[in-house]
Amino acid sequence: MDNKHIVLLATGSFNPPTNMHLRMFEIARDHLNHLGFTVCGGLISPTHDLYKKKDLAPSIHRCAMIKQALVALPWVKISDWEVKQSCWTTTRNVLQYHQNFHDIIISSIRNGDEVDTSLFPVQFVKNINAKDLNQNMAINIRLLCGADLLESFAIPGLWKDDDIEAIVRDFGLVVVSRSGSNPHKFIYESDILTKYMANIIVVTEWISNEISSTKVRRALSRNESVKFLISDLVESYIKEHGLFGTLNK
Ligand SMILES: Nc1ncnc2c1ncn2[C@@H]1O[C@H](COP(=O)(O)OP(=O)(O)OP(=O)(O)O)[C@@H](O)[C@H]1O
Ligand SMILES: O=C(O)c1ccc[n+]([C@@H]2O[C@H](COP(=O)([O-])O)[C@@H](O)[C@H]2O)c1
Repeated sequence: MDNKHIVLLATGSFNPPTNMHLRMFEIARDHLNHLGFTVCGGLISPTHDLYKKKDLAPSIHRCAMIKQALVALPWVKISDWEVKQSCWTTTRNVLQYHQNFHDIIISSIRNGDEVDTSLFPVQFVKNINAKDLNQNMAINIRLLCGADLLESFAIPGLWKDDDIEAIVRDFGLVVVSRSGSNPHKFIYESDILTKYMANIIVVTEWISNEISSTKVRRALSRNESVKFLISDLVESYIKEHGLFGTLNK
């Protein structure tokens, strides 16, 4: 199977989505294109409301904010599958669900079945032609993350070793460096990650910055400007719904 066609999937709280989340997709796609991959699209899968994280806004708002943010990044779409589950789901399961979904779409197209194109991840139709489908083309869902998420693999009790292994072995990672992180060193120090090093692509963010949702929430609650940190549409949504302590400010 050819695994050159990639859909990047990012999971996290997106509480709220920042411009850095969008940039993460852009620089990853750029880097992968240079390596000879075809990035067919991107997906954001916000984490479930039951994921234990301080000040997590309800997923109905996080999904709405992500949709507003993605107006500026039309090749990426939101997937609300994860938030619609009855409880929190592991990232391994999220990746597997989306991989299965794409496998079904590909085989339907190959069989000439009628397929609802509105379900397609993004640029799918544009980037895939019939010739590819006649060969052994496959879509490979890869986990896109910042280096802090990679480094969270080492937090005792947070991730199951089996899941980490399945994520790197069956899907692969695209890791964007983040201020204060050293993904290469982290990979070197982990036996599992070193074993599957070929499936991990590190993208260096040379224009590193400290933007995080935590800092954006803090600024909002203090009535400080968040312009150029999040999109104007996201900011309007937050203020309209009084999220993150903006009520009556
Ligand atoms: N500035 C950044 N540089 C690189 N990756 C980032 C950056 N901000 C977020 N990411 C990545 O985006 C994904 C989703 O991030 P998440 O929603 O946890 O944002 P966050 O800013 O880290 O949030 P919080 O501050 O609430 O913990 C994660 O993989 C995270 O590593
Ligand atoms: O699959 C796991 O075992 C697992 C363990 C810890 C965290 N995660 C996921 O990693 C993401 C972390 O998001 P955040 O905002 O806390 O950086 C979130 O989507 C979680 O569902 C997943």
